[in-house]
Amino acid sequence: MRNRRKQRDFRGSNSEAKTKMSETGSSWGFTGSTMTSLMFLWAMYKQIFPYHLQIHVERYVYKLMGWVSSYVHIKFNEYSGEGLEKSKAYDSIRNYLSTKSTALAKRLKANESKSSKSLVLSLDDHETVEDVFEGVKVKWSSSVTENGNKSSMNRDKGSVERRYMTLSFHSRHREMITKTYLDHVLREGEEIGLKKRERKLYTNNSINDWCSWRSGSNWSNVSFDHPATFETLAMDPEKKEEIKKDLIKFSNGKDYYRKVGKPWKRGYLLFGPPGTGKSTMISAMANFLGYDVYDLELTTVTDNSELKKLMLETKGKSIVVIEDIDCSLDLTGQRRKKNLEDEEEEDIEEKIKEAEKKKQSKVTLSGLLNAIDGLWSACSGEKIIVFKTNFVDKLDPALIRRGRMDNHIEMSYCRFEAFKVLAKNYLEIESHDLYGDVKRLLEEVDMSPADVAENLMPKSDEEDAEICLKRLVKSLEEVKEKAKNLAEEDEKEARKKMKKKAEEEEKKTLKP
Ligand SMILES: Nc1ncnc2c1ncn2[C@@H]1O[C@H](COP(=O)(O)OP(=O)(O)OP(=O)(O)O)[C@@H](O)[C@H]1O
Ligand SMILES: [Mg+2]
Repeated sequence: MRNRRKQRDFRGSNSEAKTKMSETGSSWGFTGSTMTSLMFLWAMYKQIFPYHLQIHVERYVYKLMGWVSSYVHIKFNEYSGEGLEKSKAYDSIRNYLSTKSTALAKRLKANESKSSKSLVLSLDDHETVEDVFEGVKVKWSSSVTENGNKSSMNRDKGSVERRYMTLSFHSRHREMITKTYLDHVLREGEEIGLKKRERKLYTNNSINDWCSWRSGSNWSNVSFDHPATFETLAMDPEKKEEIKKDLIKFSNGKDYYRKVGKPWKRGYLLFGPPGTGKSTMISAMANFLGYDVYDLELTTVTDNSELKKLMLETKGKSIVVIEDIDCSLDLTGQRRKKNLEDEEEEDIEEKIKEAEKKKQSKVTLSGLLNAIDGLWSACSGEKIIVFKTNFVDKLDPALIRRGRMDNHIEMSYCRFEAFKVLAKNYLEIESHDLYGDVKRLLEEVDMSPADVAENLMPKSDEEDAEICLKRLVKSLEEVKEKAKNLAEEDEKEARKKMKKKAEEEEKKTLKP
């Protein structure tokens, strides 16, 4: 046991020696055999001297080195403070260096990470890589020591490992490195980390849900792996390009939003009939920007303060989706009541059921407005808020005014341009003799992209593009016929009503 510990101590001190010697040695200009001898002496010293004496000796050695050397070293520990909290700066530096190391370092370490979608390559322990920034050369070394610091316990191995990165540079560049370069490294590293991370789809738990108790969070998540992209989204190409440009401008707009004094967030209102691609659009947006998605089910939120908590828990680089906002809550206030009085035909039973559902939640219109653009809604970085509805007219104008919902996007029935995208996705064709018929029919008939897609999807290996297109044409003709019959019936009904009204008026005038 003692032997094993001694062996581990030696390994630890030897590896530490390697790093420290290579850090200081290279900055002093030592090379080759001098370095090897120094490293040997250091390892011997580590073996012979008791640990508490080493600490004193090292303190004075470092002081001495500081007076003589013209190099500055900055150390970044993997764990910050005494706790087990991982340092964000260390992670950012590791991410930043992963791009440099893959190209330059000879020894890399491949890690499988739960929070990342692919293998993460990073600088191996006791390896060094150079970086050049604004013409200044700096050196990063990655080190690991094994000693008595319990804060970074590596539980799997049962050993105590302490990792850190050291940045070394000439003291004449101190100002630039500490002010500009480090800022650049941390920013870029964070950006790389966000891009590499596995994206999540979050849904809110009810406050009484056991999931909330267990995880201590009001959101539960699964990994987000929806395949929709703007390329596969069927809609008017010009509109699509506009949306893409808008999203790019938003995601690059950190400085702009700060300059104009606006929180870095943008509201989108997606409206249109069922099956026109609203959910698909949200997934495409999330994939395009690399954002997480928070799917907020308002009916399970008990009150405004719970809504506030949920919104506070959302992270940056995310899309918060509020689905079917027209059905979720009675957010239409007095204005709607007035309209209801005017409505002649009203399905009362349906309305009562809807009201019962809404009563379970006490979230109010002002609570929701506060959640979208209250003071605290600007926390935790860039965010897109999407309202999704089938009935835009039902919503209170205050909820969807510009500035709150900045971009209103109508997802409409499938027209020829959108059809061409679907045909390319589902049948891998760009033209066909039947395209003429499809074009004519889509101008006359309202069919959702979901229905068009269903007709285009081959149902067996024997079905080719022609069979699928014929099925679509047939289906469109049927819808056209149905619509024609409905219109005729409506016309008959209207004529009947008019005739009845005329007869009643005639009776009135005939009465003495
Ligand atoms: N514009 C579109 N482009 C590509 N596929 C679409 C489009 N619209 C619908 N689809 C297809 O139809 C399915 C249903 O669409 P989606 O769920 O996006 O509609 P929705 O507008 O959200 O409907 P709802 O209002 O009922 O929620 C999708 O899985 C997708 O395959
Ligand atoms: Mg949907």
